[in-house]
Amino acid sequence: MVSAIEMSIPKFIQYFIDDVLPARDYEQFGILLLILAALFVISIILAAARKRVERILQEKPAMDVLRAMLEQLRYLGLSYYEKNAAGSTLSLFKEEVNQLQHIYRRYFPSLIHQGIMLLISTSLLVQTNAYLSLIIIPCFLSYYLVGPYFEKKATIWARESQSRRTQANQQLYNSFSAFLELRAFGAQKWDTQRLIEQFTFMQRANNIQNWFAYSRGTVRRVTIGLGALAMFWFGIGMVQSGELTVGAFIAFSLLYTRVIRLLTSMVTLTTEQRLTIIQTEKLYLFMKEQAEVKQPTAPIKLHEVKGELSFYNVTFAYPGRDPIIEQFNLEVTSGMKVALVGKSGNGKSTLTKLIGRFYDPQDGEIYLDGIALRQFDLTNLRDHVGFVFQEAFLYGDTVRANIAFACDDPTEEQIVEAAKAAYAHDFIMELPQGYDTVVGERGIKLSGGQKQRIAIARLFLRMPKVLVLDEATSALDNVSEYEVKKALEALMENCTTITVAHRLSTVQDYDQIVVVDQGRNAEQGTYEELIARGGLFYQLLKGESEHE
Ligand SMILES: Nc1ncnc2c1ncn2[C@@H]1O[C@H](COP(=O)(O)OP(=O)(O)OP(=O)(O)O)[C@@H](O)[C@H]1O
Repeated sequence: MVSAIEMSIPKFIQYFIDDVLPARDYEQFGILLLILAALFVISIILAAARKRVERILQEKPAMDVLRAMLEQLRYLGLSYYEKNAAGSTLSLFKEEVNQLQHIYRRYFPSLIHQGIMLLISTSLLVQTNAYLSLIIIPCFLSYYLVGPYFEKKATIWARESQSRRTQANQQLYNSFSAFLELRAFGAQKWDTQRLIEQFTFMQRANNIQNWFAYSRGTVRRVTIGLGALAMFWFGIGMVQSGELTVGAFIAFSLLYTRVIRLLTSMVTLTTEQRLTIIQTEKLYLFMKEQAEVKQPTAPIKLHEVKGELSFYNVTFAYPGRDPIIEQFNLEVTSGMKVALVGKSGNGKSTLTKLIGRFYDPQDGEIYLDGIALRQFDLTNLRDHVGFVFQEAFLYGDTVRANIAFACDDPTEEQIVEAAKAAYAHDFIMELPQGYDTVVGERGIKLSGGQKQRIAIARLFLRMPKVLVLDEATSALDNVSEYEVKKALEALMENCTTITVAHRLSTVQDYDQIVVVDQGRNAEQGTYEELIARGGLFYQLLKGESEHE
């Protein structure tokens, strides 16, 4: 309706010039003005309603897309994070989603709107003068033949510039993350140089894209101009010979500009849309990607487990790599404390990822309480297995939120109890706002040991039956290590514990020590047994003391 009202204006002008003016019919003129004013008001109201509908149509799918992407990220799990740089995932959320939104925000509504306008205006144009309307055909054809070349180039370069922007952002992200190292090594100049090169590279693509976009605009303007020349040439001749009235000629010229603009703009839209759809390919592939680890069809949920773990002939390789874990066997009874030791790169951390089912072994099986991990409901399994990593991550939020985040609405008492158990309560109370102090990136910085104790407090809230510690204390100094160790010991009391240990001096109290060598369980026993055996463990220990 809005389109129809907009399009009727030239016909009103024609009627006014050809009928109302010669007859000097001022009453008619008044009525005409009233109708125009009414139509104008209606079109304003309708246009506002259109904007409202468009906004709803724009915002709702944007939320749906975001939600679907976040769910997909969760579904893909750790292997996706390990395979893809954080910067490229960020760009997926920003740029690719933007492209997708472009399709339904700009292209679909514009195509519908312009399509209707085109239909109405073309029929009015033909109705005004069919013969003169024929000039549209050569004008449109010449644009149709030349225009898309520039369209495509402009869009391809837009795509190139986008991919270069992603790379530049990625580099910027790396640069922020490595700030300390860059400073320490006096490499800031080197880094700035690399960043500037990357951004210049991006800018070059931008310039080329702008040039093609400008050329496209020029082709369009030339086409419209040539058509207008032809229209004046033939039109004025027809007015002189009386075949066309002055009003009809003016209406025609107004309609002509509309039609040719609409036609060229629709060519632009469809070409751009085709290329934009290609641009969203990465997003499409991301949404179609299959997770390495899938939820079983009939998942088993256990309210409580004993914490018995067994590895049976486990063989695992990261995608596209040689096996890291080979024929690994291990029995861990409930409450046992097992340390995994061995040279760097032999697969200790990988074993812990298999326990949390962040990856599935290609061969063999891992069982918890006699049930294969693959059969467990994923969330339920992770409720029973708790992790403490080398460095704890804290959200830019309050201490309270950082302790509570992995639990459903714990009470204040539970949070404080957990913090006390993790030897974190005292230092939390000394913070400016206690549990309400904002920590993490945008708040107060805590020491490595304090962060670890907050991470341990999280686990006290969940009380997992299997505890996996991946070098949880290796990044700490002696004092912090002592406090974190106390917290861990309290947590370990009722758990089966698997620890990846770097320093062999820390594993003396463990029930079993497993030497992981080239992905195999090469040697196993208590500290004393392994020393007495004089094998791999003994050599590792000797190597370590020689080092010291
Ligand atoms: N996500 C991954 N994708 C591909 N290869 C990986 C991945 N993670 C680790 N690796 C490789 O697997 C091997 C074993 O790594 P892992 O971290 O399990 O060893 P580790 O014994 O824990 O070593 P460290 O004591 O140094 O931590 C290494 O060669 C490593 O490069």
